[in-house]
Amino acid sequence: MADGGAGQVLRAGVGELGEVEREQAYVTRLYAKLDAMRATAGEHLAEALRASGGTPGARSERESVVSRAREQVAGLDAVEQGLCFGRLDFTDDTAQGTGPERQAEGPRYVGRIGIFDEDDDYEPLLVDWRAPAARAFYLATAASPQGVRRRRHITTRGRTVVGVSDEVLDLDEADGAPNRDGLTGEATLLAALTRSRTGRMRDIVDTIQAEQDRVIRSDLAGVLVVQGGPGTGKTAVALHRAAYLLYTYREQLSRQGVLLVGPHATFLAYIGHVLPALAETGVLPRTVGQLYPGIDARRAESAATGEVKGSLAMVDVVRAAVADRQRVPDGPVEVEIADTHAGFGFQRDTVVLEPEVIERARDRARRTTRPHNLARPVFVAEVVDALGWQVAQRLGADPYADQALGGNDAPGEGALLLDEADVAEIRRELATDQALLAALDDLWPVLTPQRLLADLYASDERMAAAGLDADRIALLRRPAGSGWAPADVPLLDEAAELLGEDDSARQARLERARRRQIAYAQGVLDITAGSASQEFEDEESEILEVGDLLDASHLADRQEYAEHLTAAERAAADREWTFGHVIVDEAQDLSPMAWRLLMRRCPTRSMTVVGDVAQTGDLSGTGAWSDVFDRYAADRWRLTELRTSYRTPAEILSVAARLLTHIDPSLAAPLAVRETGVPPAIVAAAPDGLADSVIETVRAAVAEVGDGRVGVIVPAGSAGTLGGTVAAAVPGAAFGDDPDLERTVAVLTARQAKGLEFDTVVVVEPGSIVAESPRGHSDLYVALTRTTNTLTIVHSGHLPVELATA
Ligand SMILES: Nc1ncnc2c1ncn2[C@@H]1O[C@H](COP(=O)(O)OP(=O)(O)OP(=O)(O)O)[C@@H](O)[C@H]1O
Repeated sequence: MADGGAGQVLRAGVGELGEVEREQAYVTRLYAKLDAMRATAGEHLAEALRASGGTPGARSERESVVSRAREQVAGLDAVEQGLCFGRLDFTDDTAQGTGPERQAEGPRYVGRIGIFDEDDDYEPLLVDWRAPAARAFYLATAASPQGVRRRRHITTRGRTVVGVSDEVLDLDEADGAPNRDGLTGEATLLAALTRSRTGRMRDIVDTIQAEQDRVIRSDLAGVLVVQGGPGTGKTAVALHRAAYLLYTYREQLSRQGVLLVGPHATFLAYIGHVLPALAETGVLPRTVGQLYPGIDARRAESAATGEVKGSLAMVDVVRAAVADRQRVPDGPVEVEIADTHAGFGFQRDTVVLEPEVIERARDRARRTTRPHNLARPVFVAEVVDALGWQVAQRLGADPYADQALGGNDAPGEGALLLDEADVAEIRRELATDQALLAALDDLWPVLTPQRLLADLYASDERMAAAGLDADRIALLRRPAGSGWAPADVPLLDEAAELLGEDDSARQARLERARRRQIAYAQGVLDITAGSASQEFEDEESEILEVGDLLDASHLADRQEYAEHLTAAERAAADREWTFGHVIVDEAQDLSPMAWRLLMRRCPTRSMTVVGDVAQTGDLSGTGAWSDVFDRYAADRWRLTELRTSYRTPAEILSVAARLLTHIDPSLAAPLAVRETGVPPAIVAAAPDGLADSVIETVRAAVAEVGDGRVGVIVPAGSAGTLGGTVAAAVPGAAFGDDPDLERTVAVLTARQAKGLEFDTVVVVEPGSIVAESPRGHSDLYVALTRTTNTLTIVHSGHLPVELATA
């Protein structure tokens, strides 16, 4: 392990036992407090669960008490590992008070949560890492010590202190050179960076670096864009920022929720443990393909198709596709209406939908500017109104209207024998006539976004009517029912905005759900009644049963309240939910249409966006952040950069930097925090020997990696075959759409590997990775930078020139 310059590394060896023991005593005290807090929280939860429902107000109160208690119990469980990881000792200058009673501030311990001593005036025993009082732990340097004399990292295993590592920031006391590269807690940091990977990302709460801390604690308002090369900690920072914001703006954000958008499901699984370990649950993780409730869009499609779907031109296409479903027939349409109008004597009759009538009704409905489905009743009412007259005139025309019948009657008067009420009745009947409604459905159907889009893709004619040219039609064409690709989701969302939800359908759904709940509750009552009668068969039951106390509808109410949902959970089911904050990772790959969707979900524009424009793989992704944010956040976005790569060793980054020059010469390569002395290895396989070389290389990597992880990154075109080959030779190797990263070996494409990391990486046929896509150099750049340690390149085909001299 590297020594941290001015920092001394103390381990539980003979000489240092005293320090470790002293810290152990303190840490033991903290865990005792944690246990007590857990017990209290557990009692609160049990008490809240026991409380009965009462009035709706009381139930709602109980619901939130239960949910708070549950969260508290989960939060306290989550901080078990690494509860306390740091300590700050201050110089005498920071002593408190004046005069003789002036007291030097005692050590301040930093950890995952705040713990107070209620027996001692709520003195802080442990400061939450997110509290302002903990900030010096991350920011203090020898040049700017902020009153800190010594920073100590405390390493624990379970509840046992296994080591302490000190940095002395007071230069008068320090006996060595200042810490190199301005790293904070360098020894602990390097230990974390060189630890074997597990297939799951870990939190970095004990080793956050100063440049990262500034990002994490940046203001909530506006869009913060963090540009950074591979391994600079963007994902780590984004997750810790989520935890920081939820802590600092708890009230606001727990109500509105925080959305976290990641590139793919494997990535979300990879980072899935970080926030829970930071005791935060209020974040909704989603891929773009999961942003439309009820759909998990994963269908693979060509890059070119994704590019078409991702472009903003689709806004007009979707709008035109909706307008195209509001049809005016070319000529009159006859509709045979049913025989429900017996009262008026027209058992079977035909009405005629005249194009002019339909056009007028359509224009009226459009002028309401309501979404399509909500404007439909206006359209129907207009048509029915016109048809009402049509029918009334035919039914009630006075056959003698042209003759004077004597008395007051004059020719031409009273042409209609039916009065207003009769006409209204005719309209009412027409409005429920199934044949007529079916005909109107054809002209102005109630549409779901799914149906609109599926119908559009399935018909060249519709696509042409929506303004698409032949090339784009060829890329989008597919039969209905083929499933959804991630790029469809922003289009479905766009369509949903234009179509609107027919509220009557929603109400009917809610009513159905409510009936189901009551039926379920009735089932529960029946079962309890059944089991009660068996249990107490012989007793003349004087015992009150659930059913005596509650009827099904009340039980359903309680059920509803008991199923309390967090903001994140409610948001997951609600397409129109707007979040308090949105975090986007690997943001460079989002299309303009995806950004449009996200902006709708975040009207306040409180966002954290992390990514690297050099890693953009999707054709509709972004090459410059201003292209996205000038449009949506004008003067409310700010750009910051992370420059240090914590993941990838210098030897590998220097090779990757050659690709970066090709991708965008204006981008600076990140600076590696460490060297391994091992440059990338290149294995040239015989033209027909690629698979054998890959197997051999992977086996060697497995033998070397110990309990770490090996990533094999292959061209997308041969992912299936190479994945199968490797899995056959190395049993348990993961491959396919959703590989399990906890396996020792995972075979992935460069796109799948985005955001991930492995102890050892084998990149296969880099020339093909480059050739597969117009953004192939970026894909290869991603592939090369996934390793925390060693890299081997295996090829039988052409080697890209940037690697030829590696
Ligand atoms: N301050 C830190 N302390 C310990 N580990 C760190 C720190 N910063 C980053 N790391 C580690 O470095 C690795 C890379 O971090 P991360 O995945 O967040 O980088 P990234 O910028 O998102 O990379 P990429 O662009 O390649 O997706 C992770 O293992 C992360 O835990």
